[in-house]
Amino acid sequence: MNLTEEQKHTIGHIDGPALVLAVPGSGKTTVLMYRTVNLIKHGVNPNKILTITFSKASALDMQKRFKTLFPQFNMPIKFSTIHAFCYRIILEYSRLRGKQYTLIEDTAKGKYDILKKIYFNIYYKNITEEKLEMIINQISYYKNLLINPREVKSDIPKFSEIYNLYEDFKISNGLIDFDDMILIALDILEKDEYIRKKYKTKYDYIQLDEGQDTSLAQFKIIQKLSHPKNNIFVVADDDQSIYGFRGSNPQYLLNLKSTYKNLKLYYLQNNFRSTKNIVNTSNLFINNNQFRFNKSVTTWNDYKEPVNVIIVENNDEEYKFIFETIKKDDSKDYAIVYRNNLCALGLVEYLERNNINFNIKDNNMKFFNHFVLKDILNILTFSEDTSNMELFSNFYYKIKGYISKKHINFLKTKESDNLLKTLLSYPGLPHYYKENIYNLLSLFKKLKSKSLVEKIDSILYDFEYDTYLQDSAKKFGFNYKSLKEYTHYLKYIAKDEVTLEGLIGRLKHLEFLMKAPFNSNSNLTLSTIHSIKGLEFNTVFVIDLVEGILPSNNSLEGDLNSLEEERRLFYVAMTRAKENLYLMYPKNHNGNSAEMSRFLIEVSKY
Ligand SMILES: Nc1ncnc2c1ncn2[C@@H]1O[C@H](COP(=O)(O)OP(=O)(O)OP(=O)(O)O)[C@@H](O)[C@H]1O
Repeated sequence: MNLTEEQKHTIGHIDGPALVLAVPGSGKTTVLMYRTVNLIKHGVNPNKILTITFSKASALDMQKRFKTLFPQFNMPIKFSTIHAFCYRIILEYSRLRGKQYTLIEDTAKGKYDILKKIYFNIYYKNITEEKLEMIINQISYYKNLLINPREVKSDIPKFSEIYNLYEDFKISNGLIDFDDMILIALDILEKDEYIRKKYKTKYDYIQLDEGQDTSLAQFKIIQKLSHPKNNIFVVADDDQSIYGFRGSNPQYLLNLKSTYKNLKLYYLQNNFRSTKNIVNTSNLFINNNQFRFNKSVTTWNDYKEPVNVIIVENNDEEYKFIFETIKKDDSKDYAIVYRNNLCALGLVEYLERNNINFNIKDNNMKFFNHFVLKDILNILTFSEDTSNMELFSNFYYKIKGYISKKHINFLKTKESDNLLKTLLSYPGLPHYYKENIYNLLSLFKKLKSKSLVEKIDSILYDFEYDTYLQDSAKKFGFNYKSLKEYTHYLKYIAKDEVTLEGLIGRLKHLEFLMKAPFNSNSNLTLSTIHSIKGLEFNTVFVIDLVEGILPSNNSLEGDLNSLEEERRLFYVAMTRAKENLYLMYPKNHNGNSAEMSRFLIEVSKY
């Protein structure tokens, strides 16, 4: 490969700290590999070079690319994630000092199960998936900022109690989680002189990829290891910093200037990836962020197709547009990217019904185990077997009818093939109460003649399950609009099914598809924006560009920082495309009219 002058200048950096500020597609990975070779050519022992990558996948990818680019360098080059690296320090420490640490994820009960149990012991009820995620993210966030979560005032009720119990549980069982890896390694490096010396001399040169997504705790490890030579080489694009919720912040890059007075700054400003249209538009767009390094972007690539802003009536039209575009030319590689995992659901349903193969990155889909889905399926199943006490106990208080625990206790003492009818014999039941029960009986009866979608609507509005959703959104701090998305997708999947068994089978099939192994025959990738980072595709469709999705509802309630991070997400999505970029806005999103994303409005002006 012929390196550009700016690339050559950058890889020529040998000693001392350096920050390489790069634009998308400018060859950051390429530069890291060429610099490694350049260090070796300058007499550096390859074993003394450590390159830290953002994820396990990028470590493997770099290893592979290195072998392809430099087959003559038949020597082990170390590419590792910071977590894998810290874990090695911890294992060595345990071996030497006789301490036992077990990774919580390697135990039968993982982090999620333990936190669920803790929550249950405090509240005597199950935690929702969203709340669990919020707690886990918050613990991770503070730990990565080197703030003791015990000392924060969280907006999550009883956060410190939950946190303390979680920490105590881990400590008394010799367990650690992912965030602990960094903190424990840091502690070991601070306190254990032998290990500190060993690791400080183990590597003479440390390179860090994706520096913009490195947390304070992670930076501290790297700084400690490289001191006093400070041979650190950080490659970063502050405009692609998208992991603020895990404690990363582009500000740390700015701080490097004050930490290292001799910091050398390099710029990679030529985008090899995208057409001039995509480069110019995305660059104008990201300029709207206030907190950023100023960089100019150029490309030698030609102008081709302009960035496409596609406005369609609804999600179905969106999927259809993508389907037809892909069908026209299946020689290209395509990516469909979205802000939330949930956005993939309708898409997967559509693509599967149209026999399109795809690979999906990120299979962290909470939909199939979400309480909204379970509740509705429970009610539907119960409507076909009104004697099922176990099902009824799960939802009786979530629908209208004022049925209470004492009624359930009464029903448990009775043999019944219709629980609601049996409830009418509850001693001393007032007249108005009987009316409620008759009303429910009639609603269940009417369900029988309805289609699946009508049944779900009836559960939501006639049985007033939707009121329960609104109440629990207020009570437990959920976003009601997000809960409604679950009901929307369930109806979307149900619309082509006739029976309840069919719907349950369809859901199982979709869940299976989302977890299916990589299919190398497919030229279509589905991914969240977070997981598409670092990759490139000929054609990229960014879907569901509506207010509340991108930017997300949470960021709209937050400060300027969170809105800027959403803009960076939009930018990461745009800059994955080599030739064709489709930015898509469905006027009606998930059954409701939706406002066009403010970011798309910005882009439309260029
Ligand atoms: N000097 C060069 N000549 C031609 N192509 C190059 C050169 N340097 C890099 N490239 C190509 O540019 C593309 C982008 O490179 P790379 O993936 O390393 O970019 P990146 O900076 O890591 O991008 P991003 O941050 O957007 O993920 C790759 O296809 C790479 O092979």
